Amino acid sequence: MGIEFRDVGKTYPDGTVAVTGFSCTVPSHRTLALVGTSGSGKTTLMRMVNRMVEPTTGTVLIDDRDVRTLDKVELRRSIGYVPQAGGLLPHRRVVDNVATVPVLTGTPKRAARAAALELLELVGLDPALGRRYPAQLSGGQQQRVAVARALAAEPNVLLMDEPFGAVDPIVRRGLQDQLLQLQAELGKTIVLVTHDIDEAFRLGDDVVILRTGGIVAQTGTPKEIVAAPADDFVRDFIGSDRAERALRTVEVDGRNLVVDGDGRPVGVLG
Ligand SMILES: Nc1ncnc2c1ncn2[C@@H]1O[C@H](COP(=O)(O)OP(=O)(O)OP(=O)(O)O)[C@@H](O)[C@H]1O
Repeated sequence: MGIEFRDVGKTYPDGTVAVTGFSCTVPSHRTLALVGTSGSGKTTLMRMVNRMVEPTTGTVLIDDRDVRTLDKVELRRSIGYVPQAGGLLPHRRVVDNVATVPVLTGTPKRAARAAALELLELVGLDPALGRRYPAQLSGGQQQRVAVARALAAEPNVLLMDEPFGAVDPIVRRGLQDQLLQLQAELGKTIVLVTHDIDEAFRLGDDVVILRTGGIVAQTGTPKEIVAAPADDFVRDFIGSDRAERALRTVEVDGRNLVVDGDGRPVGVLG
């Protein structure tokens, strides 16, 4: 059960080879983070799951069913999708953005709106914000709305494409925490694309590091990858200084300060 990429490849019509012979399984209720440099085929791979991209070779299966045998529109509606930079509809109120898919699939408007307000709360927003338009929210709030919208159809599978890429590091951290909390509660099967290795290690149960051409440099849990980088590419990618970034404590004015390898303070102990 879960999502299986079985030897998939994608060559775009112009001849660009985005992915070659990629195989990987995402067990149900787990998060797979696809990470790599720009153009390494992350988005292409993720979009194969909801058939926004059709692979030129190989098969993608969800719960052992080949996605090609499933109706495209139904498949897309049944999978939560958080695009880069939210993708909210600017002329619809926040609540209606969240309720869009349930209304399309036949939920009465009132019920869909009521559920949407609950979802806003679930992602840490004041439901009163539901009356606003997306442009009247901060970037971080918009991303939370995008997550709420993706959850609205009660999908088992969530696809997230650089979901927190457009917000500043502190807001980003808050959104990551929220996602971890949500995931502990909801247990979705998640494929997340990011170019940020720290985000991949934080959110991914498993991480795939990709090179150009969608070639796997290494797959493993964050611990496995940090403990034994497969080669210099991975070592560089995860930050060859990671080991030296190990935290230590120093005493300043009687308080124990936690600093990283460069002596930058990262927090205070107890
Ligand atoms: N529709 C398309 N037609 C032709 N080439 C494409 C198309 N979409 C993507 N590509 C190419 O396929 C390769 C992989 O693209 P993809 O968007 O999957 O990479 P990515 O790792 O998600 O990159 P980024 O981090 O920049 O979003 C790139 O070389 C890209 O230019």
